[in-house]
Amino acid sequence: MAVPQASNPLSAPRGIESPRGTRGTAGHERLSVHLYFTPAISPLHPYPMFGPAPLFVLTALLFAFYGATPLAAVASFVRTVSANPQAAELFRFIFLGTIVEGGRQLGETVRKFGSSFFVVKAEFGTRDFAYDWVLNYLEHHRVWNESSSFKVVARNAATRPNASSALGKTDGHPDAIYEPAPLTGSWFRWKGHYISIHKNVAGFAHYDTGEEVGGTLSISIWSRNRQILDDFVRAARQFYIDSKVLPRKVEREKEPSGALTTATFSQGDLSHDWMLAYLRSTNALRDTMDFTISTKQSDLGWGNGHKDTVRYMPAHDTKQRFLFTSERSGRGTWVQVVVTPGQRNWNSQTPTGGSIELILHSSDKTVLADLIDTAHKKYLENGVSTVTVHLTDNRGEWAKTITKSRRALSTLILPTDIKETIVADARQFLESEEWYNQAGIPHRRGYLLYGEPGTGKSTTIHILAGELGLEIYFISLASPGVDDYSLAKLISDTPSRCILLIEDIDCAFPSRDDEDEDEEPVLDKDGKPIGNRSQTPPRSAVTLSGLLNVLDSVSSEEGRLTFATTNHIENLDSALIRAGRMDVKIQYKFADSVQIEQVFKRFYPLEEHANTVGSEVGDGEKQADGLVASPAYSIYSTAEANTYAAEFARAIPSGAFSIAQIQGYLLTKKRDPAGAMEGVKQWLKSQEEEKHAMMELKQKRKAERARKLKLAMERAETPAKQPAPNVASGVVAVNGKIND
Ligand SMILES: Nc1ncnc2c1ncn2[C@@H]1O[C@H](COP(=O)(O)OP(=O)(O)OP(=O)(O)O)[C@@H](O)[C@H]1O
Repeated sequence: MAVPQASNPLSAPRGIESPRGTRGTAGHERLSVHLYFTPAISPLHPYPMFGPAPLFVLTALLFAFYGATPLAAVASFVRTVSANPQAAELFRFIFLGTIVEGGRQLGETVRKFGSSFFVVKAEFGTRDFAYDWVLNYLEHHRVWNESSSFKVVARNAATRPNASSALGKTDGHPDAIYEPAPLTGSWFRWKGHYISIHKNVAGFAHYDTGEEVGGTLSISIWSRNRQILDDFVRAARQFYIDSKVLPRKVEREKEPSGALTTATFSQGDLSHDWMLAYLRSTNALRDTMDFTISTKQSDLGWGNGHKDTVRYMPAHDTKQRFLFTSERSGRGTWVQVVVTPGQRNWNSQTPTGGSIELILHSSDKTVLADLIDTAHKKYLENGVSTVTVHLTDNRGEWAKTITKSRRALSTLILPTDIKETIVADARQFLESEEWYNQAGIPHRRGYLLYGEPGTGKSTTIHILAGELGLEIYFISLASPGVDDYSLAKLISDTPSRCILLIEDIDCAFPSRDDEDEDEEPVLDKDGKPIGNRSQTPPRSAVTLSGLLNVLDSVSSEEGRLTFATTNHIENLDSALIRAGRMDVKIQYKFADSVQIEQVFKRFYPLEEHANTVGSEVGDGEKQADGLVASPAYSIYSTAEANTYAAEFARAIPSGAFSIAQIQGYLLTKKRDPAGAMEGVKQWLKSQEEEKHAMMELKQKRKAERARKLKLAMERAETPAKQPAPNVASGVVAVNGKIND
């Protein structure tokens, strides 16, 4: 197994190099911690030069035995001792012992005196940045070379400098890391000075992380010059910054050093989406070792391609760290990220309450601003090939974002010049904010797209959003939870410069959805129609005044394009569609022969045409609705293609079918233009039959409704004679109004 060079002193060259950490580092502020040198508490032990106890004992014995003057006592003692060989031996032993011990203590005192006089000491505690700088610096310079006692660990190899690349080279097993065993003293020379290191035993491995906590590392520089310590710590700090060492995991509440900047992005806010896009695009979370697996494409995570079904996401609280390099300053800053996925709301099935928490290893706030800026740009860049649509939940809040592939303008089939006119109009509006301000006109523009279903109203808005690089904020007035209040709130929560799409705008008005246009109204005895649309309750909780307020509100004046779509313009109140609220009105009709021809050509493109279309907006657009999904057809020439298309257009009556219907038919004949031609008669016949069946159904419903209304009317006229209204049938007459 390969042992990483940086961490294995056994394979390292001997000798200490001078630090290399000072190259090109000007302007680095990543860890803007100021260095404070506090005097270490080192109690001075007042050792005497000689051990006094033995001498006192000896003198006391002399007096006790001989009781004379000291000199006489000594002489008499010497006499006694020399007369007795055993006593002489004992005396020599005590005397020599006293001299040896005295010498040892003298040496120790001199050493301590020297070391306090000639040595500068410093202590570094674990979980402090200064400790990280120095440890990393010493590890890099392999100062434990001379050591003979190691602690070998593999456990947190992955969190060590260059760990991911080192691990990548191996067979998946961790590498061994050599650390000096506690209390081992190592020496090295740094810039001509001797430095000794001691790693103290006081630390313990953290229960969860295995990280060492509470330990200390002390260095002694053999010099009286404090400046050397200062230089050493600065060099270690600069080296740490330059070598971009993966920093240890930090906890925001336990890091009061002021060296970190923290930021939280909450789900539901746009900035959360930007940050998500950034994290996704930069693979910032790839080094995670703790996964949650998801099959939801919308989830943060990665697979092996954008169509992957299995996605790998970092599990909650894995504290991933990535290096962010600011484009503006070129500086690299480590960022720790914790992604908390939101809980899925059981009702709306949209995730809420999630967040992204960032801890930047910098006290410089501009780094955070740069990161947000970069994330925003990334988000917009992603939008070049996609269109982002924001949706509401059933509590009337922006809750979900989906991205759709962008579609090329050429795939929108409308009568001559209409689409170009819409795009040009919208573009000009966005560019003329100043003009609007000067003219004192609110900078907003409303478009009403109305007409038959399936004729391209929604498609137009989708394509326009892609052309203009705007996001769509989609509100359906028929959605539960959307009322006057939530509508106002939803709109005030949208950014300026976006497309606000209000679908089914007619829902706010009494509907005649289930009536035929040519249906004869049922009349009462005075000849007035009963149960007409003015008496049918609207399908939305939004009122006309609520809608008008929202359209006129100040928050709609910020370069917003409001699009409203309806199949029933006749149901709309004229106040709503007057100029100033709906400035441009575009009618969508069933396809004419020119459009039918174009649909056919788009469905079965010739080779050269297919290539042009494909290159317009990239791969994403090829998937759009099958319109350009078919491969190129070299089986027919341009002339043949035109003939086929024209024949197809002749076969289908103009103004009778929507493009959605024609497209639906052609989808059954994918890659088979000849089959599409052959089958068209049969398809028309089936459409006719379907229409017929629908008509019959409507007739039946109409007759049933007429019968009920008449019955209700008769009961209302002669209440006493008639039985009570049939509640079960759902028909109730209240104040002359009929609620069905
Ligand atoms: N004019 C068109 N050009 C290109 N594609 C069209 C056009 N009209 C309809 N389609 C196709 O038909 C499908 C439905 O179109 P779309 O949703 O835009 O219709 P709509 O008018 O908004 O319908 P509705 O009123 O029911 O919401 C889309 O998949 C689209 O590709």
